[in-house]
Amino acid sequence: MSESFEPLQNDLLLRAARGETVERPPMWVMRQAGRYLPEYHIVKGTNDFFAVCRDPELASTITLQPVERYAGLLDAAIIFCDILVIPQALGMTVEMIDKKGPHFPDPLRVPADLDKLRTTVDVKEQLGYVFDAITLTRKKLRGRVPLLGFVGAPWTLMSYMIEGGGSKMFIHAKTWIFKYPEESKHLLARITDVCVEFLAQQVVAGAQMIQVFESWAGELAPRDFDEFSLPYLKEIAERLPKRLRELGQEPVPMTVFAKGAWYALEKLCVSGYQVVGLDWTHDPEEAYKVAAGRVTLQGNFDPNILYGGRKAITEAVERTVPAFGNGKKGWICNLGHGITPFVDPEDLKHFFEEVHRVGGK
Ligand SMILES: Cc1c2[nH]c(c1CCC(=O)O)Cc1[nH]c(c(CCC(=O)O)c1C)Cc1[nH]c(c(CCC(=O)O)c1C)Cc1[nH]c(c(C)c1CCC(=O)O)C2
Repeated sequence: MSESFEPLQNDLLLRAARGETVERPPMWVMRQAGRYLPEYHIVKGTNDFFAVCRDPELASTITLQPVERYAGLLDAAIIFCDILVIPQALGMTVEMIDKKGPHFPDPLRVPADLDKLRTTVDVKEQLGYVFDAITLTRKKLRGRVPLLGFVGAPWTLMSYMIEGGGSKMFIHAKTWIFKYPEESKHLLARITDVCVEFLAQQVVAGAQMIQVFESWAGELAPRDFDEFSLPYLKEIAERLPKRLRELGQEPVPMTVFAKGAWYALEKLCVSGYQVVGLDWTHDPEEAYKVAAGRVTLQGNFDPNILYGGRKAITEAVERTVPAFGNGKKGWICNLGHGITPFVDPEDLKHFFEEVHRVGGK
């Protein structure tokens, strides 16, 4: 399939992910295709969020929006989709409610609810629209920048499936891990299987690198992270390259982003991923020391720096780039979490320009 794609003109991201020395740091931003862009609202219109994800033409158009707006500044595209398509593939109903976020009308509340899930998931059948969107996006990109695929990590997905949406207290998900640890692990294992196949098929469709989002790692105590998150993150890193070889594909660089798991940085550095994403609670210099060249780090500007005005953005860039080895090795520039809806796209442009100025051409 990949022979039908044009050659990559900008492989900075892939080289940095492999730990090579680069002329300047590659950069992209989590949630770069989204609500802060006026052109996103124009294309999305009144369409349902998941209907847009399921429409390869719309999803690819939105994926390309930041690449086009920030041409020459942005070094990656990330496919427009959502982590919650896996619970859908497992048979759950997920709605995206405007200005509120995801909602599961029928969450898993007790282990007997596991019977509501599909026992076998035909990933190609259930999530084929994602693969079509990826292939179409690769064509439309014409090699300008690499395309990232992604997946939600098992603990984060399990939490959504049990809580039924976003949560502040995690009462239900925590009830599961503490009261029903074995059933929790059974669910995590089932989600992991789907994650591996979903990522593999994304690569077959044209994704050139992948990221695993463990957005709710920070809700777990370190020992619970070791039991309910890390083993499944590691399993994905171990199984994906094997599955890709089975499918006749070369392995691609893999990023793990375990938000809030600052306590686990050392363990994440040896978890099988080439890139470890950092949220903004890490000190860049300390993290760079811990990584010690074993992995490339990604991050970690506070997304809210983009509300601080041009001067604050410049100062943050001037402070951060030197802390990550001057951006020449072992660093992918990104925010420490997704960009938020009220950012002025021109302020993000200033951020990118400053990283170019400080990080070198
Ligand atoms: C936890 C999570 C979700 N989705 C995702 C995560 C992991 C990253 C993180 O920790 O933020 C991942 C995600 N969601 C979206 C992408 C697309 C690619 C990108 O530009 O990064 C990616 C990578 C689009 C989206 N996913 C969503 C939107 C907004 C939809 C809209 O209202 O138009 C977009 C552009 C909706 C969504 N999806 C989710 C929530 C909580 C929400 C609502 C609140 C919010 O937007 O922050 C679940």
